[in-house]
Amino acid sequence: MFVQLADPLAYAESLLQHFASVARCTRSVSVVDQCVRAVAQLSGCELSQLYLLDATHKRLELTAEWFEGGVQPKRAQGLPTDYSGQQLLQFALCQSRVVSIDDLSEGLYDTDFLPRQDLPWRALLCVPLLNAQQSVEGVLLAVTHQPVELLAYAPSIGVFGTFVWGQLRLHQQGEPMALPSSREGSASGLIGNSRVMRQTYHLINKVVNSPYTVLLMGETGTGKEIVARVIHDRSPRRARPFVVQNCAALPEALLESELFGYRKGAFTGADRDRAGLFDSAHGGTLLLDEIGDMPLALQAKLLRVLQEGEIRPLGSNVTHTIDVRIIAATHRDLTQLVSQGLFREDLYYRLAQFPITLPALREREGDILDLARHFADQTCGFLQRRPLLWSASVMEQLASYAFPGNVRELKGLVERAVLLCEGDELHSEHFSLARDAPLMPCTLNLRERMEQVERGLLLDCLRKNAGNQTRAAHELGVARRTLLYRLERLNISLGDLKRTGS
Ligand SMILES: Nc1ncnc2c1ncn2[C@@H]1O[C@H](COP(=O)(O)OP(=O)(O)OP(=O)(O)O)[C@@H](O)[C@H]1O
Repeated sequence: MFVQLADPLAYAESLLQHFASVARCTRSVSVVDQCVRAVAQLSGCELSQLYLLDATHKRLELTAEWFEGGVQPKRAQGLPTDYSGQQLLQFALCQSRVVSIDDLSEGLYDTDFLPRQDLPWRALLCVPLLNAQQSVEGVLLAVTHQPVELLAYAPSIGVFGTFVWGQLRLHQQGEPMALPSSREGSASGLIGNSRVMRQTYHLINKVVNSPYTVLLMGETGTGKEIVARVIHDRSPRRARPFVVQNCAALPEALLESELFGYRKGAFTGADRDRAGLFDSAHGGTLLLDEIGDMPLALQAKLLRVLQEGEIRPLGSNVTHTIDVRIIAATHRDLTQLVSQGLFREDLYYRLAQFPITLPALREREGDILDLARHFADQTCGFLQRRPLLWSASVMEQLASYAFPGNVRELKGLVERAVLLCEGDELHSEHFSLARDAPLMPCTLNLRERMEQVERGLLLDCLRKNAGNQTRAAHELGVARRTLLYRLERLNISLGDLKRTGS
């Protein structure tokens, strides 16, 4: 690891001291500051940067920077969302490979992410920051004005980065979650700084390090799934799987076999043992989405799992222990379902050990525009175009729109607007909120509208495959019986296929 360095012994001693300094840090902010200081000093570079991916792994944020002999205050602007313009960083992240460039002036490298200086930046080393499971969590950079070779530092900086990441996670377990700033989003991946969202962050902070079962409630599209991910990513279970199952998406028997798994011969077609999602999520978190749609018989089985921590796969006489944190989510009023006899009261109380209700977007004063800008920047990043400006009229229009479909609806509207916009500025005509309204009769709620979309999609796919359900299921990546179930649920017959196909 040190053989190619000029003075390996002195370097190893210095490296050890930096390990010890990071280990002595008592807060995560000191860990990242210490990290960039160490990388700059070890490599002899004037600049060192630490970029970390957020919980959604879509946004890369400048977390710490060492420059001009000291740790810099965090720059207001991080990288554009999805960092697609930054090929150097993207390559290191996506390929999990070290990038070492001895002379930046010899290529057409985009180095917008480096601070501007009169003296040009010449050599750069970019090392992926890996966690203990060797997955990429960010990148560490060392950059200098001298045209020198920095590659020899990569192995030791890589090991140091993994140690830093481990320390960071340890500290974050005991620290409150950073509240998202209104403009940039945050390492949590959640955008919004309204009072109601700050209350939500407070609740998330309280529950992340506990083993409590969480019940996420809120209208469709308010962010229940993304919050569940944040809870998992911030919990001590973060290194283990996060598994999601939508309880409304499958018929009862299929849902049961998905969750509990089965033994060979348990039913026709069970030609081998198969582990269920409780097993897949062992050590981690299982999100049971649309829990209000879980059939009553399965609710009883879930209650047993929660009480006893054991499951019995279909066709097996033997139970085994599982260690899974359950997060349940629903847009439905579970207490009402309980009173109608459609949801077990005992399960409700067991799930609602720690309830969190996500506010509707119309209740999040000030968040609409922050979210809109965030989604626009994200989309521009994906489309590899420059960030767009916002006209005052469209901002006014968005801020006063009710968004029955909440954040998901806003996201869809913004993504469409960015695609429609050919200039530099988004205007009302790109959103056509008013013109959309008659297309969405207010008698239909979002779920019904989404079912309309799904109906169209399934019909398209069936038509493309000349009505062949096996091929359509294959194309959609679902089992044939799942497709048949969805067709039945949406009341689609082959007659519909002919009618819409004409
Ligand atoms: N606070 C937020 N910041 C950034 N993105 C968000 C936020 N809330 C929601 N989103 C985005 O909005 C979309 C919908 O969110 P999500 O799927 O989590 O909603 P949901 O409440 O689970 O919806 P459903 O009830 O239909 O399952 C996703 O693309 C998600 O990433």
